[in-house]
Amino acid sequence: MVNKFWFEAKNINCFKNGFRVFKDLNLKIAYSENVILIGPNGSGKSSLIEIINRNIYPVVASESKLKIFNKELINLWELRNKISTVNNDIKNRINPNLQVFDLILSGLHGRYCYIENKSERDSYRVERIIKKMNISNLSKKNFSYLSDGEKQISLIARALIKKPEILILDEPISNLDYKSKFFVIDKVNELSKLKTKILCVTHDISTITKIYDRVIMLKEGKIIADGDQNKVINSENLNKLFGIQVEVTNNNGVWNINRLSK
Ligand SMILES: Nc1ncnc2c1ncn2[C@@H]1O[C@H](COP(=O)(O)OP(=O)(O)OP(=O)(O)O)[C@@H](O)[C@H]1O
Repeated sequence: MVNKFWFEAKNINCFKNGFRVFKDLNLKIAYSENVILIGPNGSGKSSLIEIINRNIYPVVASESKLKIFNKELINLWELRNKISTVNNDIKNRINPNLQVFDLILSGLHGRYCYIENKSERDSYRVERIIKKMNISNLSKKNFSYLSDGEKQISLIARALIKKPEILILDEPISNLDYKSKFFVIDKVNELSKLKTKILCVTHDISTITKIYDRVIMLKEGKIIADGDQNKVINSENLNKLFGIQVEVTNNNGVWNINRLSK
């Protein structure tokens, strides 16, 4: 039988410097779903990405199991080809004079710098992703000239150039002004046309759009709600998640949170 899940964690426990980040975490993510993982600061979102990317490992125990792409031990090269992660630290690693075209191309080589002697095939692949994402206007611009939203989209294009199975977006709209935020949200929504599935990690409810099939709420390393966004997103769950009294509304597919009282 074909395995439906690319990520399977059964009763995993994970520590960072003696601090227990996850206690008996159970989570499966299917190849067919775009998923949002939402939680407050310190809930374990980044740690889960680190587990997926094999930067940290859960405790080995007979009753626990971790499989990524159906493998308990996955070759890192294979993993890096199947999963691309975009986080906010990457921006600081890029040569400000690198043009967006070359930045995207560097993703084919797992680098963040100008690639000498690029092949015609590589350039063709870059042109295709630029066209698909409708960002030809950015192609010749230096990375440092871009708005933060445009930087984010260029990094997403770079992450997609190798056609990964999974794209992990770590806080894609944090620190963006409204215009940039909506620019990024709209572009990410367009990615639902691609074969690549998205796992997006956020603490901002407005990141959740209709392309996401499943919302997972994480608090203090535990999943407190998991399911379809219309079932899971409600004032009760958000009160629990963020520990504040809020009212949640949805206007034409855009989720909003209003604080009720101190
Ligand atoms: N290196 C570390 N040593 C000890 N504890 C850590 C370490 N890194 C993270 N933690 C703790 O693990 C918990 C989960 O942290 P993590 O960074 O995964 O949360 P997060 O949801 O990504 O938070 P944020 O939204 O602020 O980035 C937090 O309580 C944090 O204090």
